[in-house]
Amino acid sequence: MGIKLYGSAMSTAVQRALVCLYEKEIEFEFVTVDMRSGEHKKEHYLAKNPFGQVPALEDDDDVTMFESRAITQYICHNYMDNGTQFIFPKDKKKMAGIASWIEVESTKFDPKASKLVFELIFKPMFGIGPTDMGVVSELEDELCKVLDVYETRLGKCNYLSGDDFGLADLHHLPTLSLIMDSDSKKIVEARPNVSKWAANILARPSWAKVLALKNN
Ligand SMILES: N[C@@H](CCC(=O)N[C@@H](CS)C(=O)NCC(=O)O)C(=O)O
Repeated sequence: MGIKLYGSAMSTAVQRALVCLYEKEIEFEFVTVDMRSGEHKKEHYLAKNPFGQVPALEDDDDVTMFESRAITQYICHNYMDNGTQFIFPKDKKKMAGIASWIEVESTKFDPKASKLVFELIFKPMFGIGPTDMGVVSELEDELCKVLDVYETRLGKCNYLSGDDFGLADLHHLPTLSLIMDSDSKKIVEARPNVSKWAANILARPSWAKVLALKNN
């Protein structure tokens, strides 16, 4: 049966899992979940993700899981020999950096970045309401504090967890890409090291494949 990824290519969380599968050069089936009709809240999908959110992943008949960052880590641990190497079990220094920066993306960058792209892009796109520029400005200020730390870090190495493109960098791609398509890109462009890093990771062929699927 192989790997099946369930979701919508519009979803940033699904894109995180997709870009990982492409980096790992793993064959998989992408099963579209029709979120507009509420398929993600129906019983058959809730059996895959009890929170009624995308993505969910199945691997053969015996693995069903959810949460995009858990999915990427599962893929990297269980398909170590495919594509880009993201896990280095014998190198404790590398593993320490990888674990720390994965947490930074999830707990410090993403909560602000996701709210920012919701205000700037998804609110008007889905007719939820106009962008609140006061909220945007507050979120930009909070994100700047995180990006200041990134600026220092990326002055010492090319990627967040070290010299190689890593899972922490990959996890940023979906929301970072949307920020770079908005006026808020100025907070990235104001920081030369962050700006270079953003351009570098957004140029990965794996990310181009995600955008092609999204725009299909
Ligand atoms: N922490 C979850 C977040 C998943 C998530 O929020 N998915 C959104 C799409 S980006 C969703 O399914 N929204 C529909 C809903 O919550 O009802 C992950 O990373 O997988």
